Amino acid sequence: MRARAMEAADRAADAARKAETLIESLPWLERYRGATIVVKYGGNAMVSEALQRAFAEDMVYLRHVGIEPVVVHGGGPQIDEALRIHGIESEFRGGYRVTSRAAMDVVRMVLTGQVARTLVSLINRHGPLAATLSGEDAGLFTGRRRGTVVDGEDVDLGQVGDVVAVDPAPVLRLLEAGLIPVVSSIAPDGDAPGESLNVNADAAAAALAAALGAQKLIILTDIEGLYRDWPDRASLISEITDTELEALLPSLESGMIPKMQACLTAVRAGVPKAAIIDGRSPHSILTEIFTTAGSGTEVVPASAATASAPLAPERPTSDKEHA
Ligand SMILES: Nc1ncnc2c1ncn2[C@@H]1O[C@H](COP(=O)(O)OP(=O)(O)O)[C@@H](O)[C@H]1O
Ligand SMILES: CC(=O)N[C@@H](CCC(=O)OP(=O)(O)O)C(=O)O
Repeated sequence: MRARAMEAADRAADAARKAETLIESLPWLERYRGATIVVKYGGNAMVSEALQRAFAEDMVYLRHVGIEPVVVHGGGPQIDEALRIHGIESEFRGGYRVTSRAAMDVVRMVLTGQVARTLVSLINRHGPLAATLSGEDAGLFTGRRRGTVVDGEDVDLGQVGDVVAVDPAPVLRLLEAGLIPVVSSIAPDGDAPGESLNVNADAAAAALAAALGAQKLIILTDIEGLYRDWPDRASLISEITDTELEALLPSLESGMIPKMQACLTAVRAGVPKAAIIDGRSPHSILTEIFTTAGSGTEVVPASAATASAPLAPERPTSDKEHA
């Protein structure tokens, strides 16, 4: 009898916790209803089918609560594997893949023909909701070749580019049709007709978020967020302003360079928040969007760091860095 009473009490406590979580999302639902959120899904966060399915569920969830998600996907590990199979060597310099013409064909094939298609079909298991778009389609992106500087030396990256112009019209047409656009980070070279450029997917997501006037950019990766003391990992930054981030950028390493540069670019272009979150935990996007504590590192404009939000509660500032 006593045991049964305890079971009932446990069930009631569990139901109360679930209701609390749901009601915690109310101010965030109010804030983001009708908003565009650009989600960059990194190749390292796609490592299992279960994670990919959870990601697809999150996109469908956002769509059904009245948010307009736009996916920009990566595929670094998937490109590595395809290049290995084709016997093409590839190396990263300053966080960017040195891309020969032969490698470019493989990059395009993997991103548009493999990764984008997989994501679209996972989302479409829930209904006819997603459609692919490459930066080469309908004038979406215009690219320009870029190099990089490593240890003070100029490095030629080959067919690697920046997005220098975005025509958001093809994305807006998909959104107006109620669809979830899944965008591949390839851009036509604006200076060399017929040439394609490999664009880092974080950078492509930032350029698109800015052009769409997105309310938020979320970047899913394979780490909890930005550590101030890499590689010791004692101090995970939960919130950082654009000015603080700009000062930190020169000390960052490898893949974090384009990622944090992308957050800075987006926030400086008017996107109110850009977050790096751990794509290895299923549904971390929902925790990031719909809870007050969030889940990774959030970049905000310095002017907004102290201002209070109109509808939703701010993240706790006392917990700015948690060990
Ligand atoms: N300060 C830092 N904080 C967190 N991760 C860092 C930092 N500096 C470098 N990294 C590395 O950057 C990686 C994320 O970049 P990357 O591998 O390019 O991700 P993705 O494939 O998601 O684009 C992390 O797994 C980590 O190894
Ligand atoms: C120029 C450059 O480095 N392009 C990236 C594009 C894919 C990408 O960014 O994928 P992740 O987000 O999974 O890293 C690459 O070739 O790997």
